[in-house]
Amino acid sequence: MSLCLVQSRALLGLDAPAVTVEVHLANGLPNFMLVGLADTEVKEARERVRSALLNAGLDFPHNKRITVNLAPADLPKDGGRFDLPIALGILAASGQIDAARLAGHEFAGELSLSGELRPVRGALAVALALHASDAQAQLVLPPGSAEEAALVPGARVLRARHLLAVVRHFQPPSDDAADGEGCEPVVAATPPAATSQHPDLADVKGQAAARRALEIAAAGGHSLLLIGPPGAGKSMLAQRLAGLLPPMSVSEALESAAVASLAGRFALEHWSRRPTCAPHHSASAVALVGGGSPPRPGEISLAHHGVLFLDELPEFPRSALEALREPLESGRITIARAARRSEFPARFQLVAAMNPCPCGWLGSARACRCSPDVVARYQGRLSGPLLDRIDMTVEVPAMAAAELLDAPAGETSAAVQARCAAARERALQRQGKANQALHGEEIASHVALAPAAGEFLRLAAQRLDWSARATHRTLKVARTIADLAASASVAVVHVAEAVQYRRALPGLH
Ligand SMILES: Nc1ncnc2c1ncn2[C@@H]1O[C@H](COP(=O)(O)OP(=O)(O)OP(=O)(O)O)[C@@H](O)[C@H]1O
Repeated sequence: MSLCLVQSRALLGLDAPAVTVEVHLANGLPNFMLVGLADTEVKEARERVRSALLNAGLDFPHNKRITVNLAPADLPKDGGRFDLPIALGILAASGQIDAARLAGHEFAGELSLSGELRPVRGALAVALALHASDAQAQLVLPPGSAEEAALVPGARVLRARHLLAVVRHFQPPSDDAADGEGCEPVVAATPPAATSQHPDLADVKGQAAARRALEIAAAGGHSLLLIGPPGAGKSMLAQRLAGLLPPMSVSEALESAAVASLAGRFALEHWSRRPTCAPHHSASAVALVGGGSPPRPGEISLAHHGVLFLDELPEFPRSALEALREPLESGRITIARAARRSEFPARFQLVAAMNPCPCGWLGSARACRCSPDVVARYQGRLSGPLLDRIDMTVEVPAMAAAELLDAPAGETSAAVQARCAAARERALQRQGKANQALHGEEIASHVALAPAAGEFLRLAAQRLDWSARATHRTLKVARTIADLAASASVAVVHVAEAVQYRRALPGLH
């Protein structure tokens, strides 16, 4: 047969659309052509495939005109993932393997010049897409990628270390099976039990107000800004938020792992552990929200179902902070390119920390050296719309040495997490989602505001000149406080505490 079709998949955001690798061998001037919107890395597949076939002792059809088409042609394709399907297409079209036996399989893998198979990024996204499409195909993947893909329930995965292993697997039944290793089925890996590797809240002494805010944020999924002088323990608190969040469901763990796999950062020991991403403030907007060509996920997507910690918030480039506005509302980020739009999930919980002024001591016992102008300019780096999207702001005061040394160890993360999980469960029972995710009408129907509490909130919103968003966000925080207190309705005391968390930055009253 001189025409052969092999199935594979491209990556488009977290999606993995099907790609058919069509290989045609014809008589004519010897040539090896690759068409179908392939980028440079894919075009280099020609050289890798040629060398891999020859070094593996297989025949490369030198005297043929080889045309490889990656269909659909308008789908951008990147990376070395098509090396294996192209090589198999050539082998099948030249009769060295049984083309009919390739049906029902999908392939991805980069070839080394000796024919070894190297892992490809996004194997989990491929397995998830296959699972979602209800296709029954078996995946043939290199080591590393195969174990990732096998995490998807019901995935049928074969692991191949070398091109020859795949060739042995698909040789015509009549041929004498050559000796050596073939493809090995990968049994669905049992991921290690999610052990909490997060630092414990017991290490944080004192700071009762900030600990309480952290607990509310964890229970309801609210975004939190910690403000305080240097060394007050803001980073310590932020690093402990992920350890207070409820355990991940299987679908959350799969989504989070799939994004990490797209960025080539997945490791089995991170399975089902809520990620904390803490990009440095010198990070660009692209590093933070994703982008590039082909588009890759940024830190906000790598923090999907976990925590995004932005320390020294005002030091981040304005463009990077403004780019957070859309995902903070929608939980997704769309990266538009001329050819295609890629969408990545980004349902992260934001925790940010900042000093109140450049010297850091405004409002604390030590004298602040900053003029009002300098303070205003520093705090002005955070735009109103961004601050409006932060649900809770809490001050973390400096601790006196005596207080720090004498304070007993704080409550453990496990104890606080149990309360957060119970409150989250109440919200899920009531409305099927965390309080932070409530929108529009849902807020009115699920918050169950007592009449006096409604009056209190109206007054506070009017006096403090809040936007509609700020009022709604305060209501959602009040709902979480009521959930933590196991109260069916939201009372004045819950609203009053929530109002406390929506105050202006210090020094700008
Ligand atoms: N409440 C606390 N309990 C125990 N240790 C603390 C506490 N606060 C601060 N520390 C100690 O101080 C160190 C610095 O804390 P951390 O880095 O969290 O401060 P920070 O507020 O983030 O400072 P910066 O604004 O400079 O980033 C910690 O590593 C810890 O040793």
